[in-house]
Amino acid sequence: MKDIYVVGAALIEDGKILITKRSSDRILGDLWEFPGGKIEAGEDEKQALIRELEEEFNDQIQVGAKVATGVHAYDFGTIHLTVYLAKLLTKNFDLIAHSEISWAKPEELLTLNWAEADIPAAQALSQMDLTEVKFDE
Ligand SMILES: Nc1nc2c([nH]c(=O)n2[C@H]2C[C@H](O)[C@@H](COP(=O)(O)OP(=O)(O)OP(=O)(O)O)O2)c(=O)[nH]1
Repeated sequence: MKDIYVVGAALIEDGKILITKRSSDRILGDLWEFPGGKIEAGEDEKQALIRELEEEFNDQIQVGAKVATGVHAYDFGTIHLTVYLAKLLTKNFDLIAHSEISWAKPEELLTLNWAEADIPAAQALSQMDLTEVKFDE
């Protein structure tokens, strides 16, 4: 089975996390996820995340600490998703791959219908004190 390496951003602001719903017509349509995408050849995880947020939102981000990695096998391949804390430096939100975005409180995360590989990160984030999250300037 094909291994697919994916990065996602847990964008934090005012103690909330930005979550995105995949458009209905895509693989895993209508599930909640973290914005991001597949790592391309020659990229490291953080470079891939910065590129994906430019492509998906037309936004710039600052990447922080790793939250968790989740692995889930689908018939189209095995997704290895690593999620990082991140901060938005711009807010264009030009949605091209998502039908909806929302800011969720940590305690709301586990009530959502996530893509399977996202659950370890959603669990870790639901326990975090997001007011303590710091990014280097
Ligand atoms: N972006 C993102 N993808 C996730 C998450 N969880 C998860 O299982 N995935 C899966 C869905 C996709 O199969 C893959 C990411 O691919 P992608 O979003 O870059 O692109 P895609 O396969 O929908 O389509 P394409 O642009 O390659 O044609 O990882 C997540 O939290 N964020």
